[in-house]
Amino acid sequence: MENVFDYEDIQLIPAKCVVNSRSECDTKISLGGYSFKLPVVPANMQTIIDEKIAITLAENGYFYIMHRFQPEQRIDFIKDMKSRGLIASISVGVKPEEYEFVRQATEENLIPEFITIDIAHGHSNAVIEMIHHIKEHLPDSFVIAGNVGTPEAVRELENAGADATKVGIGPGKVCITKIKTGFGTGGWQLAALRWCAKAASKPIIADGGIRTHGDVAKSIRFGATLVMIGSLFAGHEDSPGETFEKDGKLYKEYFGSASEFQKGEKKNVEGKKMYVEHKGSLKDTLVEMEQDLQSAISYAGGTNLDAIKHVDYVVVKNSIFNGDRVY
Ligand SMILES: NC(=O)C1=CN([C@@H]2O[C@H](COP(=O)(O)OP(=O)(O)OC[C@H]3O[C@@H](n4cnc5c(N)ncnc54)[C@H](OP(=O)(O)O)[C@@H]3O)[C@@H](O)[C@H]2O)C=CC1
Ligand SMILES: Nc1nc2c(ncn2[C@@H]2O[C@H](COP(=O)(O)O)[C@@H](O)[C@H]2O)c(=O)[nH]1
Repeated sequence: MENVFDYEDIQLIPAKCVVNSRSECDTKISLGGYSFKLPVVPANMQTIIDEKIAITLAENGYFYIMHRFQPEQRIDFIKDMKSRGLIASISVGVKPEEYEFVRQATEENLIPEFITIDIAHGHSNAVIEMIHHIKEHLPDSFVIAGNVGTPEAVRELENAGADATKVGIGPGKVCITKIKTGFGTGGWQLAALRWCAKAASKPIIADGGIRTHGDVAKSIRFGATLVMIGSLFAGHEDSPGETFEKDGKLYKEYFGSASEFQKGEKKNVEGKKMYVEHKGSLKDTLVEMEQDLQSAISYAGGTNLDAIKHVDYVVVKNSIFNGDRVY
């Protein structure tokens, strides 16, 4: 394939500014008939989101996707969000008990506004059958399906009824799929996103590999409606991962959903655990992200995210950090 590149290989080219202040720039997106403050969603992983964070995000106008690793709590989670008048956005897998869960939600009239089908290799009949099952029983739920890494997969999941697809096989910080299997979009996630977005007729979520706030703007440029972020969100004081102290410094744990820490066994492990530096609150990072994105919109010469979609760019192979890898 030609033109293979990743986030750090790209710089977007500024266009003439049309605002007097960055505060005039609007970072909102719309998805599934709802409007959200930012084109960003924290990863549906156990060290990234819990019920408390989901409530805070929903109350403050941000999109969220709850993880699927406490299946016994999912019905109560939907009830709780509904009782607060908040959007319910949950994840499911594809195993037989997940079919039963969807039936139960239907019977109890607990209709999540968003359902994300979250498996490693989303271009599969297992996902297509789950899309059909959800659309049959919960036709009003907006279905996000993934993960995939090719245009064929995007088209097939969209044709099966997915309302959005999630792109990214292996670019994640705690991912070892690329090493253990040799497959994935790791190292060329941004080019894979572009490839997939050209085939898409519905929104695409770019998942994995976001290392800086500028990568959000780059994802928008190459076709994402929003981005899913894990590692950049893992170190907050309110992140669910355990806090750990070493040599007087605080860290938070961040582990993969396919790691042995998540699975409780060493079977088909495709994720690892790492420690990220402890930092302030998620709220502060989201505010900073909004400001950075407002600035990006101003550099794009517009007043909203659409402006970023059309800017020119250059490929500066591995050089945007000028040899400085610290960011
Ligand atoms: N975005 C990414 O790059 C990746 C993300 N992950 C994350 O890890 C978590 C666990 O994922 P996953 O293992 O799919 O979830 P599950 O363990 O729930 O597996 C889902 C089902 O798909 C089957 N399955 C899993 N991988 C494959 C494959 N490569 N080929 C055929 N069947 C497969 C499993 O069977 P069996 O286990 O028997 O094969 C199981 O029946 C998810 O949250 C996922 O998002 C994991 C890897 C890559
Ligand atoms: N290959 C694996 N990928 C994983 C695993 N757990 C999560 N993920 C993916 O990573 C992103 C987050 O990426 P980041 O670069 O922002 O940290 C997440 O949304 C999943 O798609 C795993 O165990 N293996």
